[in-house]
Amino acid sequence: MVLLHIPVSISGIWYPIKSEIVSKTGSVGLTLVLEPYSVFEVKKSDTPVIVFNGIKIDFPNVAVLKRLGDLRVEGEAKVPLGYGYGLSGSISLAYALGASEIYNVSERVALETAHESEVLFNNGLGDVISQYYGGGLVYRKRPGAPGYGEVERVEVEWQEVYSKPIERMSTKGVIRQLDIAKALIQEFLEDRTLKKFFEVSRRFNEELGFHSDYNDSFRKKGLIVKLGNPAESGWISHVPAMRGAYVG
Ligand SMILES: Nc1ncnc2c1ncn2[C@@H]1O[C@H](COP(=O)(O)OP(=O)(O)OP(=O)(O)O)[C@@H](O)[C@H]1O
Ligand SMILES: CC(C)(CO)[C@@H](O)C(=O)[O-]
Repeated sequence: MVLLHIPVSISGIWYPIKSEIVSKTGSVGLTLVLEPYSVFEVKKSDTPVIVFNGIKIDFPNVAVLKRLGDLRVEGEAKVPLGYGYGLSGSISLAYALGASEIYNVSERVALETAHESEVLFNNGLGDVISQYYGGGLVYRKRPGAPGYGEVERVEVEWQEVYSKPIERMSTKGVIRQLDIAKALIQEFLEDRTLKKFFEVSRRFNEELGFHSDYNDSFRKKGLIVKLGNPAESGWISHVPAMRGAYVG
């Protein structure tokens, strides 16, 4: 059995970039890579099985991941699947890193396969690479799988970050190429603070049609992310995940 820890990934801004090569397809953007880590147990199996928070799920990415060998992946997360925490990326990464340990698949091939499974099923473009490297707030400057894409950690003075899941939604609907994304990323790069990240992410997500009523916050797909302590209870507290996905 292999044990893995994988951080959550919440993008604030993304700009999808397509290539004929799936490993080079992805997005550039700004992403929060945060604790709590999800914990996965991976073991050999006769057929691929994914169990998430105690429930066996139908996970489409398995059609691609099974190339790496048949595995049973059991994950426990403190946040729900399908809201925008990048958990499909986490499951795919757990499968891939597990296959690398258990079946000796090269890590590079495993990581590419995890990313490809996300791209081909419209479940993510930048989560696998963000979760693999970790780093709190990251600027994804070149799209693609680890090995193709490029990630830069942005050092910011950290303040409290909270999130609240609102509703489950498909990722496909938020995979849109808006030119304003590139201008907003540039605006952030000229003023690299957490406050500015929240401001540009709010403007980007409003362009996509997602609004948040809270101060210093934005809505990413089915969840709200907020800077600073919320007035009421029921929010999840996050700290930066400085370590990327790891075995153990
Ligand atoms: N009970 C379930 N709840 C949510 N998703 C489920 C469930 N069972 C299977 N799935 C599948 O899991 C995948 C979830 O991927 P999705 O990209 O929506 O989630 P996420 O990674 O948490 O969010 P995001 O990619 O926006 O950050 C989808 O392919 C969905 O069909
Ligand atoms: C598409 C996406 C916003 C889904 O979480 C993410 O994968 C990203 O930033 O490319």
